[in-house]
Amino acid sequence: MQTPQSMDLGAALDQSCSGLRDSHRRSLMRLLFMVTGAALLVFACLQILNGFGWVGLGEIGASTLLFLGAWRLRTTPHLQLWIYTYLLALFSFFLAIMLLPDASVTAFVWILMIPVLAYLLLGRRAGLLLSLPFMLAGAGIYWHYLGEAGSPAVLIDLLNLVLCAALTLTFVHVYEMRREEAERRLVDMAQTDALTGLANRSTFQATLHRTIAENDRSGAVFALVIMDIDHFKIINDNLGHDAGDLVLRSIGQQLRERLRSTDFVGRLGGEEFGLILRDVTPATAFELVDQLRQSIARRELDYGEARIRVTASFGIAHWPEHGRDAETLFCMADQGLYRGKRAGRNCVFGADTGKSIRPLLPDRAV
Ligand SMILES: Nc1nc2c(ncn2[C@@H]2O[C@H](COP(=O)(O)OP(=O)(O)OP(=O)(O)O)[C@@H](O)[C@H]2O)c(=O)[nH]1
Repeated sequence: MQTPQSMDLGAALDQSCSGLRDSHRRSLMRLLFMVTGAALLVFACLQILNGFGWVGLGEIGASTLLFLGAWRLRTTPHLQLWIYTYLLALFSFFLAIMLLPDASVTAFVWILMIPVLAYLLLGRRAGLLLSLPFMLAGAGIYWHYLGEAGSPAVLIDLLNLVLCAALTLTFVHVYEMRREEAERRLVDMAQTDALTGLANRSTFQATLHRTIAENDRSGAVFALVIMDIDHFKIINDNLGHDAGDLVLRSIGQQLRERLRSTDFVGRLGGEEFGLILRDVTPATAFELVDQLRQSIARRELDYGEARIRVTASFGIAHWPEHGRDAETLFCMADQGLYRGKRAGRNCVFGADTGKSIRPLLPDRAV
C-alpha cells in the first residue's frame, strides 16, 4: 500500500531538498541579478573615473546582460541551469578580484558569502559541493596574498579567515539540515491523518485525481471503494472516545496490511475510509473488498474488560464505467455504501448494479 509520503510529498520535498521553493528561488535570483547589475554599474563608473575605460565598458555590458536576465528569469523553465551558471560565474568573479595585483583585503570577505548563496539556491548537498572548492581556493589565494608564509602574523590572519569561513559553512549546513527536516515534518503533517497514519482526505482526493489522469493515458482501470464502520457511535458512547480511536487505528492497520503495494488508502474523516484499487476487474474488486469486510468483522479487540468487534459497509465504483471524474466516482461509490447501510450493514455494494455480497457473519458492533 502506498503511503501519503510516497504519493504526494514528491514535488514539495524535492524542492525542499534543493534549498528554497522554486518560486522563492526565482524571486531571489531576480533580486540577485538586479542587485549585481546595479552594483556593476556603480563599479563601471568608478573604473571609468579611474581611467580603466575598457574595464568600465565591460562592466556596463555585463550589467546590461544581468538586467535582461532578471527579466528572462520570470518565466524560464531552466531555472536550475540559470542558478548554476550564475553561481559559477559569480564565484569565479570573486576569485578573480582576489587575484588582481592590487586586490584590496576586503575582496576576501566574499568567501563568506559563497556558502550562504550556494545553500540558499541549491540546497544542502549541491550547496556543499559547489561552495567547498571555491572557499578552499579563496583561502589559498588569501594565504598567497598575505605573503611571508609561516610567520605568526600571517598565520593569525589566515586562521581568522579560515575559522570564520568554516563556522559560516557549518552554521549554514546545520541550518539547512534542520530546515529540510522541519519542512519534511510539516508537509507530512499536512498530508497525513494523525490518528491512523494514513493519507488524509485531501491527499486521498489528490491521489484519486492523479490516478484518473494516469489511467486516462495508460488505459488501465481501477476501483474506488468507500468504507464506513457500522454503528461506530455506539462504541464511543458505550466505551468512550479512546476505544473508538483504538478501533480506527486497528482498522487503518488492517487496511494497510491487506492491500497491495500499488493500492492506496486514506481516512476520509470520522469513521470513513477510501481505497483506490489499481488494475482490478469489478469481480476481483468485489472479492478483495469482501475479504476485507470479513477480516474486519472477524477481528476482536481487547479494551480493558471489553472485547470490541466491528463490521463495516463498502461501496465500490469502477473507473471509467461509473464516472470519468473524481466527483462522479465518489458519488457513485457513496451511493453503493448507503445502499449497503440501508440493506442492513456489513456488506459490499457496487455503484449501480445493486449487486451485493451479503454478510457471512452476524451484524453486530460492540
Ligand atoms: N473515537 C473517535 N470517534 C470519532 C472520530 N471521528 C468521528 N467520530 C465519531 O464517529 C461517530 C460517527 O457516528 P455516525 O455518523 O452516527 O455513524 P455510525 O454510528 O457509524 O452509524 P452508521 O454509519 O449509520 O452505521 C460519531 O460518534 C463521531 O463522534 C475520531 O477521530 N475518534
